[in-house]
Amino acid sequence: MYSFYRFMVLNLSSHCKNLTVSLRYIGSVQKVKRHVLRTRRDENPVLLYSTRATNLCLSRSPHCHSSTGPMDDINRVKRVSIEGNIAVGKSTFAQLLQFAGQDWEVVPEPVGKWQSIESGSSQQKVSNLLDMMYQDPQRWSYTFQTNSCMSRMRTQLQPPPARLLRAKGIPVQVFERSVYSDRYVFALNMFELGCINSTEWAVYQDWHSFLVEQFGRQVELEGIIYLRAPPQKCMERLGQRGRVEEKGVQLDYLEKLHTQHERWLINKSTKLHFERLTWVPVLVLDASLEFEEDPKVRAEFITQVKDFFSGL
Ligand SMILES: Nc1ncnc2c1ncn2[C@@H]1O[C@H](COP(=O)(O)OP(=O)(O)OP(=O)(O)O)[C@@H](O)[C@H]1O
Ligand SMILES: Nc1nc(=O)c2ncn([C@H]3C[C@H](O)[C@@H](CO)O3)c2[nH]1
Repeated sequence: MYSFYRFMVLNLSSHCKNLTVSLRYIGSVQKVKRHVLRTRRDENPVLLYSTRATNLCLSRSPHCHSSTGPMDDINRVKRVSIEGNIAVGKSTFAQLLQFAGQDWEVVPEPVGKWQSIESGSSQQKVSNLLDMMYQDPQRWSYTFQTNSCMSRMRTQLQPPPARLLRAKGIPVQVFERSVYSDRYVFALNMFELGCINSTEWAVYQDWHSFLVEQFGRQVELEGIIYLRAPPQKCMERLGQRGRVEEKGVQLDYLEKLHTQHERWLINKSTKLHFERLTWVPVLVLDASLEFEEDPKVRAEFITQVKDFFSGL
């Protein structure tokens, strides 16, 4: 987590017209300078992007007034998250979207990273934090939430690929879950279950708010797709999938997570701390429908998603 606190923001006037480029870099000043020089020499907006991919990011700066250029391309890209209970079918649905829309890019949940925590120096696998969290939630939930949220931050800060910048239609980056479900579904649930104590919860909320506010527009969402299904249906699919770490997951846990999703996205009774999140439009889809086998259901879902995206 600490590297997040070391981020710095540089504003510099690029030699491209009026463009003001805001660079955020997580790391050392020397590295920032090197990247800045490379960026300043480069006239090509797409190359600016690929530079951002190596931790340097071109933000959606409010100071940018250029009428045509890379900032307009970035600002055109909508960001949407898919939310829903464990095994409701988010990855399956995300794949469907990836095939359906050339202008859409799906960014998967970084579950592999949680299953394989790497040593900072040698990059060798140290542990499986997902498994540790399920085995001993009291001990590992706070650690898990710091890791899951940090990896989601990185995911949400990922630049859209160049293909999306050239899109003729509405380009959309679709994230599997978000820093918001991390807090308002999972971490909150762990706190209410007593697996995160009140000190840990206070600390989590403090750094979560700080980071979300600091990254500002870069981690905002324009829309949310909520895949909704009864917890019993998720339980069946969870069993079908057979992920080893989840073998001890009980229906009771999925019911609690279902309630958290409902409070946040349907009843709107969860207390949120980010003004804009309160107003983000939510598309609710009935995920109990077996769309994998039914082309009609798939087509209906895609139509609804297209309509939703065009209204964002
Ligand atoms: N609409 C559906 N109809 C029938 N089976 C489905 C449907 N969606 C997903 N499944 C099946 O349910 C299982 C879980 O799906 P998936 O891995 O997509 O869930 P997920 O929501 O991404 O899970 P997680 O919360 O762990 O990330 C898979 O075996 C998948 O094939
Ligand atoms: N405790 C906890 N906090 C999270 O933020 C979180 N996000 C996902 N998960 C679990 C659900 C699936 O088993 C698996 C893949 O989604 O990881 C989480 N568990």
